[in-house]
Amino acid sequence: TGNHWGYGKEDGPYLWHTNYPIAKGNRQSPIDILPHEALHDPSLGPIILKYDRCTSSNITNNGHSVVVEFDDSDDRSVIQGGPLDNPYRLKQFHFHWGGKGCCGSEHTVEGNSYASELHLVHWNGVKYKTFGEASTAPDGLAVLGIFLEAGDDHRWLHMITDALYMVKFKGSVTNFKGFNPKCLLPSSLHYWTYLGSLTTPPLHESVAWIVLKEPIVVSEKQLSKFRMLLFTGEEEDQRIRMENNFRPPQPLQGRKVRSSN
Ligand SMILES: COc1ccc(C[C@H]2SC(=S)NC2=O)c(OC)c1
Ligand SMILES: [Zn+2]
Repeated sequence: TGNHWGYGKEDGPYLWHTNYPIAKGNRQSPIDILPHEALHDPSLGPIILKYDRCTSSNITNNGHSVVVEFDDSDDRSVIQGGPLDNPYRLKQFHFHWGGKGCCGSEHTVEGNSYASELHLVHWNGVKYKTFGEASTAPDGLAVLGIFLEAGDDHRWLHMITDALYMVKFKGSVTNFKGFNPKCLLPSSLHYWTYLGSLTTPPLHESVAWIVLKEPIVVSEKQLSKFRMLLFTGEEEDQRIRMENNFRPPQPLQGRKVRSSN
């Protein structure tokens, strides 16, 4: 009904353009990253993450992903530096993942997918008054993308996976205070950066993408806990497992990807 969209056969990424024509725009995300074609730009400074005073509020299943939301009423937790002209406020983070053993990330690297991808979404609180306003502006958002690859247990991810049973159904939300996402960062903050979009409807072309080169390692067991989430609500009789909630790579349309180094 209406602008309903999803990741299934009937409502998936190949159909989004019918309700969201910008899906065929010229700065859509994700993309396939070709490291050897990325331009090393020495003027690109390091990414600076100031998450120490961050205040997570809750964790929720919005029917598309699992989202940890933050209090973004001031500049207490921001990303800055790199390609960004000013600090961008952390609003939420969420994940995209695949089925068992296959694909799952949104960005790919030389055609290769990772098991999952974490998106930390930030907005330009200096230029815009609200997230909504920033989300439609060409310099409104900055999303930090972190790849998750399958391997050993991640020592801190359990803080999230242990809470997932509380938000199994679409529309569920539970308290999730005091979580600092800096524990989910890899050791290196080297990155690729390019101008793109939200990767779900409304697909606004408002995102400065910063994709870290180094993945974090999480276990198959931890990934499997994401797959016990449901796309469907408690009241629905169909129970559809939440997995493969990723958009495939989109045409580069002449864009340049820059590399921090
Ligand atoms: C207009 O508001 C929106 C819409 C969709 C998302 C989530 C999408 S955008 C992305 S990147 N990955 C995702 O799954 C937002 O993220 C804060 C904000
Ligand atoms: Zn995302």
